Amino acid sequence: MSDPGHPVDLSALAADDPNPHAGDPTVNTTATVTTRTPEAIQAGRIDPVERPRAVLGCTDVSVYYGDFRAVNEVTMDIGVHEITALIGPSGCGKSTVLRSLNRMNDLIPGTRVTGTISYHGQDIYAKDVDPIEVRRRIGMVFQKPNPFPKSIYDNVAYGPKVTGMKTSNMDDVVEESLRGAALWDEVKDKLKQSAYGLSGGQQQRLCIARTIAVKPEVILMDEPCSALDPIATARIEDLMMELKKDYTIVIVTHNMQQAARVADRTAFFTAEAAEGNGDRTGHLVEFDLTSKIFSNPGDNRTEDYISGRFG
Ligand SMILES: Nc1ncnc2c1ncn2[C@@H]1O[C@H](COP(=O)(O)OP(=O)(O)OP(=O)(O)O)[C@@H](O)[C@H]1O
Repeated sequence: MSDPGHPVDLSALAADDPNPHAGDPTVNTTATVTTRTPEAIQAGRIDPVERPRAVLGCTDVSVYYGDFRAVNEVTMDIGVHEITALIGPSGCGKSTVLRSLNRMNDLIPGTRVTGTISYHGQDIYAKDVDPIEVRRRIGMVFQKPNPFPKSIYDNVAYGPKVTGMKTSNMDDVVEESLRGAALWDEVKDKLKQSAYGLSGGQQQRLCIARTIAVKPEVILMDEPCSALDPIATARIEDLMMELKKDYTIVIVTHNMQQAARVADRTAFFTAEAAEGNGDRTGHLVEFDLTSKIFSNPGDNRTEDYISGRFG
């Protein structure tokens, strides 16, 4: 748990410097294309040319709900200004992993994370890290659009207000965020109207505007299109491609075409019965460039899943 008396100053990590630890030999700043194991790195099986610069790194991350280990020893890195897709059959732990990346799991009683998740080399679960600051820098968009029962304007202004963001002109922040979410032209004449009057796709873009209003560096998206029709889905996918110029995105999706269309890298998870009690524990099977995962996966389980033979 955090100690609000001694929060680590995460703001010292400049958002426009994706990797302030680059060159620091004491900090692991490299990310990998395949699942990273010390053996693989030592054996040179990971091509350094293909390594992204990591903004988030997971090392041996397991997540428990009470005594149940939902996800076992995930090691992967999230490349800056990339879209990383987490795919796999239901229950393999995609959302669990996603929520652990910004400590959203803290809000579920009994959840425990072991291993290390680092943001710019800093352990986000360290005792003195403020989870609120973690969630400001690593924002989240949920499956179902969930605007507040407020006006369009107030939905976007809410985050900057409650986080005490210093801003000389809130109107500018609202406009910039709505433009960033490709929604401005559709709502500029009705900013004071209820967000509930928007279509589902517009509401989801409003939620994206609300997320970017507090100027995060990373956006986590948990099946952001599953409640939307194909046209609204296409708009969100176009928006993601725009957003990745300024943000790093991690998306959970059941839609493999979507992963293939938008993601630079894809992580395939599965859940297998653990020895002993038979609990199905999720784990990372393969993490690679999306083109490789979909054309020449390294593991039969990935191939079976993407070809529809399983899952
Ligand atoms: N709040 C919770 N409390 C207890 N167990 C949970 C909780 N949330 C998820 N689980 C369990 O953890 C495992 C992983 O669930 P999770 O939702 O992360 O998987 P997922 O791959 O995202 O699934 P889906 O694709 O169906 O959304 C499952 O066995 C699930 O039942």
